[in-house]
Amino acid sequence: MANRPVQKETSRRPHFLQFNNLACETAGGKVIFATDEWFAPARNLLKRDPPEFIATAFTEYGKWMDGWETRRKRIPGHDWCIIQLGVPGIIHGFDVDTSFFTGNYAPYTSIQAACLDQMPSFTLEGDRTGMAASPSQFKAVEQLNSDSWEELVPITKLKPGYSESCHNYLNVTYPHRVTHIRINIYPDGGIARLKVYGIGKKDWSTVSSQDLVDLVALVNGGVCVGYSDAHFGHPCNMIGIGRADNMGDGWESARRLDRPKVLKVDEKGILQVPGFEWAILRLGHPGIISKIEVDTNHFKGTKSIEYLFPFCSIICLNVLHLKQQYLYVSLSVVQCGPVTHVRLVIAPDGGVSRLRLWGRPVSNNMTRPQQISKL
Ligand SMILES: NC(=O)NC(NC(N)=O)C(=O)[O-]
Repeated sequence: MANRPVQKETSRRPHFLQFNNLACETAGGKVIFATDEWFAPARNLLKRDPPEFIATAFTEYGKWMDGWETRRKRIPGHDWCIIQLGVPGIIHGFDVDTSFFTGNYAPYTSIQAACLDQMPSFTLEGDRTGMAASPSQFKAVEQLNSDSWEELVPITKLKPGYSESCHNYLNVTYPHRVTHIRINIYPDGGIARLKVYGIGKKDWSTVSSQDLVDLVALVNGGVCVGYSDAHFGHPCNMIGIGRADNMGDGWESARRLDRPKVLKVDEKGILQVPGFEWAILRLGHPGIISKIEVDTNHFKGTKSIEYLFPFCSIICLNVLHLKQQYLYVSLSVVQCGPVTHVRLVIAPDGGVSRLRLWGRPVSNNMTRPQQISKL
């Protein structure tokens, strides 16, 4: 049988990359155990920023590397570490990124997962360069029986971290909630970043229909399911935890080439623009939204105008002008039926740091689309 033609890297981007990184440090991900961290600590795996290489940087243990790197193993066994997800959920795929690890990359990996009832009490703190797990740490981790956790990825060959080929995308079909993963590397070596793409899964049975919750929050199972442009920042950043540290942690589109020199709003308050950018977000649970917060923190040179349309019904907010360079608005919403998705439109383009949809959850059978009146 003839070999299939090799696809270019760009056409091989898997669908799961649109989901949230449940293990990211900014989502609360933590490394709780690592067999060895001689050259570089395992916590680097969870950094939000892209990996760097500084040719002149060395530590007292060897070449400084921006990732997790263990020493060359001269004894039987392999290295592994355990990561506690910041947001427990359903995993759809991994990116094992070996950026800049070339002669020292981990040649094989496998990944296991578990849903633990109780969070382990131990964790790794501080810079652990030059360290290995102590006998007491091995003893504590033994209780988790992690070697028999469910295997999500069998032993798989990795590519070294030369430019574009550094992403090792691994698809997962596993419909159960996960709180912890164990990544094994065979026999040793380095990985720059581990991204765990998935959707948060909250236990909604503990939330009353009277509780006001941010229905689209990453921690509550919100997810971005489509967008028009994510040139500088992905829309999924808008549902992240807390306020953003900088512009990189928000949704930012490129400047539209058809953007008007002057924005005009007609007498009905409708914005007159040739084009706009949009993102569709699915709520973690269907609900009735009563308050919307749009936070444009850090987007100072990217003035934008926002208005929102729920996917199934229409909530028409007054067009909102950003007159200041910094904005944190709360918008009250016209009463409407339950919604499952929203579409955020920014016109003509620009950036939004956070989007919060405060509302009350409703049961799934109450979510037929409803037509509602405009504000
Ligand atoms: N130049 C290297 O990267 N050497 C070693 N790694 C580090 N980080 O020094 C190695 O070969 O394992």
